Amino acid sequence: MITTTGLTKVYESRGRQVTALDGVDLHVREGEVFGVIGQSGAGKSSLIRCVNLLERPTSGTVTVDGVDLTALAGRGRRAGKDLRRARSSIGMVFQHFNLLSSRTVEDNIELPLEILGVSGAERSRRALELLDLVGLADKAKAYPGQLSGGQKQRVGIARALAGNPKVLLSDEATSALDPETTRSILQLLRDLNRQLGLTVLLITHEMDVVKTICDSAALMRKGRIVESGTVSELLATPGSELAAELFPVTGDATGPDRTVVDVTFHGEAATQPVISQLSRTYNVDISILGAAMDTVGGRQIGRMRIELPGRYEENVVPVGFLREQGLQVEIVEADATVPAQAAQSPVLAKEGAK
Ligand SMILES: Nc1ncnc2c1ncn2[C@@H]1O[C@H](COP(=O)(O)OP(=O)(O)OP(=O)(O)O)[C@@H](O)[C@H]1O
Repeated sequence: MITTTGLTKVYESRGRQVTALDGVDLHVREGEVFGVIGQSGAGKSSLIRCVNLLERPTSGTVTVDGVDLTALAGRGRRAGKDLRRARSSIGMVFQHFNLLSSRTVEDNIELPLEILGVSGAERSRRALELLDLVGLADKAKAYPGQLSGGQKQRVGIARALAGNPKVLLSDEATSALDPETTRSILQLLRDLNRQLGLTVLLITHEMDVVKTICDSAALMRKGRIVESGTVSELLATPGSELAAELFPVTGDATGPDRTVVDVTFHGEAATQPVISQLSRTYNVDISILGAAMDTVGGRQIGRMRIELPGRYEENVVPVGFLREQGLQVEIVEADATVPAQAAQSPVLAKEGAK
């Protein structure tokens, strides 16, 4: 639904060049919630603003729903019209809501429809329908100043949906909200994603946002995407920074001659009693050193760091059993005498290369 290739943005600032985006290749599938996370200055805002051409990329292409927006932006006056039309299939939600304080809630939502030339009666019908969708049917005649932060963001979301977009871009939509309101706005975005089949691209600096609603995520650093994939793919990637931050597990071996293993559960495997089966089948005592279980996008997912007695070579069979159950298994610490090749199993290497 959204593809960027080699997207680059260089700002000129007081005679100095700042590279905010440095060749970003992004792929957002239709119907998914995709989160881009990164620290301040990583280039997240530049990315989202380039995706709807609010900011003109220095080079590279942006395609949304099959339309190359960068090509439209490049051609004369007619291009402006085509770009505006293409943009109406992209809604945008802002951190500080960007509502007009002198207009009622209903009139704020009608604004993009006015620009599109929709008739008064149709605008009003659509605005009231959207207010109902975001749970604010009784606030049509209120002014933004009379609303809470969460309600203002609901209006911002309704306005973003006015043109019936296929894509919603969210620029830190919950950063100005308290935790409870954040949860309700994220839930609303999730519901809209499911009900309307809306593709959502959001940027955030909060891992909790990614954990709560994202199907896929990318980590940005210094204008580049350094990791990207579905949450399951990330969890299955050994050494993934995003996976480690989504599901941090720690814990040291309790003594020498121990095998420490990080086990990642997702999908069906998450509900199977694999640890007790392992213990019973191989008659081994298993210690749990650390664990993080959670629900991501409605699916149970988690990580556990366990310890088995004995060196890695004595545990090849039980570790193989875990893999056979469909679990992602990573050897954290094998006895120093075990060659690296043995500790890094071929299965893991293969899975890592996917
Ligand atoms: N209009 C501009 N002119 C010059 N430099 C800019 C401009 N906008 C952004 N930058 C620079 O580009 C880099 C990336 O900024 P950007 O706002 O995209 O990052 P960000 O990840 O969204 O950060 P934040 O979370 O703080 O908003 C930064 O070094 C920033 O100073």
